[in-house]
Amino acid sequence: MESTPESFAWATASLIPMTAVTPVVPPCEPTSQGAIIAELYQVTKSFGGAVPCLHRVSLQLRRGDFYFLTGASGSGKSTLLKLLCGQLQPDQGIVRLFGEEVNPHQDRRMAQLRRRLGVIFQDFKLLGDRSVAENVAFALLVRGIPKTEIQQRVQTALKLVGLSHKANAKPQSLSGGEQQRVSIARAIVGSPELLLADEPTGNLDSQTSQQILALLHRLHQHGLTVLFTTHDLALTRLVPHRILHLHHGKLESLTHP
Ligand SMILES: Nc1ncnc2c1ncn2[C@@H]1O[C@H](COP(=O)(O)OP(=O)(O)OP(=O)(O)O)[C@@H](O)[C@H]1O
Repeated sequence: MESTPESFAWATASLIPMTAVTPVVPPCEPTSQGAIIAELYQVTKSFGGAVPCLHRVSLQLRRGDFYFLTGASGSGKSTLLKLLCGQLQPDQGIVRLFGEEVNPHQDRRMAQLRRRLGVIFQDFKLLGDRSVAENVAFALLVRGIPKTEIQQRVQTALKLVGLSHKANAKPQSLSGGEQQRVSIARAIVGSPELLLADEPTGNLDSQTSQQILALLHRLHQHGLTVLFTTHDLALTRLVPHRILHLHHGKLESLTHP
């Protein structure tokens, strides 16, 4: 059953200010005791090289938490996210999402699980021939949600990212930061339980990156669980969240310096 926009606290949050975040003082907040909603257990993934991309990686994401996933370019951050959303299958180990084992070969089951996810990408992946509102509405249209509900959800999502006034614009007329905010609206419009953000600031300047981080941090404060990958350690110092660090195929947990 589809949830209504009102079913998630963050979906009714007041308008999020598009300001840069102020650096915080360590230490990290303790992680919540929320239920585990995503899990890797002893996962190994290799692409045929001498060293596996991921080697016996175990990880648990709890509902309501915000996680940074850091690591150098090529350390396997995107691979880990693709395993979580079933785009890739592990060579060994188990991936679970919302308590169910992820199996990329089970198309219908995976489609249902993916509806509970929001995903944003470094390169936005917006449809250039559609308006901002149509881009945000797209995933809901293919689910067969009634038009009036789609309109309401799109309006709410665009308001949350501060882009109501750009609803009829085409993506190419927007700045990089605005395009990323459209892709965030698209990711949250279906009221996901977990947001996977794959280098969402990788193509943005420092100030715009901070604005995007501030936006995702605010969504988290209103209840959204977020996994945010970045190779920019400076960003992780701005908000006090747990850092998971990939190094030589292994996962390490870091604290703020
Ligand atoms: N489909 C694939 N086929 C072969 N090799 C792959 C494939 N996908 C990823 N790799 C390799 O796995 C390693 C990890 O890639 P991945 O994209 O996960 O890294 P990343 O940490 O996200 O990097 P970046 O920060 O540059 O995006 C890289 O060496 C990459 O070349």
